[in-house]
Amino acid sequence: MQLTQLLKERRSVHRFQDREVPIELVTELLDTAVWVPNHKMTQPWRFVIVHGEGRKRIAEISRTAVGKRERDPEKSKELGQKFHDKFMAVPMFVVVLMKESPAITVREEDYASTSCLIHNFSLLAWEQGIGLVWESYPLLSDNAFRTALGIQPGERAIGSLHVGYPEQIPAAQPRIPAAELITIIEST
Ligand SMILES: Cc1cc2nc3c(=O)[nH]c(=O)nc-3n(C[C@H](O)[C@H](O)[C@H](O)COP(=O)(O)O)c2cc1C
Repeated sequence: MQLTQLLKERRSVHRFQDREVPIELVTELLDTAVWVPNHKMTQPWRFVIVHGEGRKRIAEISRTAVGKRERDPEKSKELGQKFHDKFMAVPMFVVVLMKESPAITVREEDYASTSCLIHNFSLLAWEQGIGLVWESYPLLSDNAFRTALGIQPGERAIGSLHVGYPEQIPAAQPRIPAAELITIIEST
């Protein structure tokens, strides 16, 4: 697939087929995705891949976290179950972690590089027929979630990528043409 087509046709995918994503392929794609520009070559990232039975860890934590939002015990149970099932329907989670530098400039630049890496991965996956959505839900900073995934102090979860073979590809959301956003300066 041409890069232009890949960029324009990639979509964030929320519904997946009940089909395993090969972990070797994901590892290979991540190994390519890390080839991003990275000021001072800090390479601050690492990845936690959760799949198979491992998903129960995230699903149970989400059940508890979401259940707390509802006062009514019956509604709380219902909502918790809904989120548990929603998480169990995701074939694979790739949680992208970034070591947070105490220096704000480094931290911002590292976030930029890590975002490039995530998009690289997203495009590489799309090329293989695999879809994902970059999720940034509050669960990422939940203590139970951090503990379950072995996230260390000083590490920030930048995104939880829900990965799988698409069941449904959402329609494109239109973009403002860049031509409308360009300021050209060509004289003194
Ligand atoms: C930093 C970041 C955080 C995001 N967090 C979420 C999220 O929490 N939940 C979600 O459904 N989509 C999330 N998205 C995906 C966007 O909603 C999605 O990219 C946007 O709607 C455009 O759709 P497209 O990716 O299909 O073009 C996030 C994207 C980025 C870049």
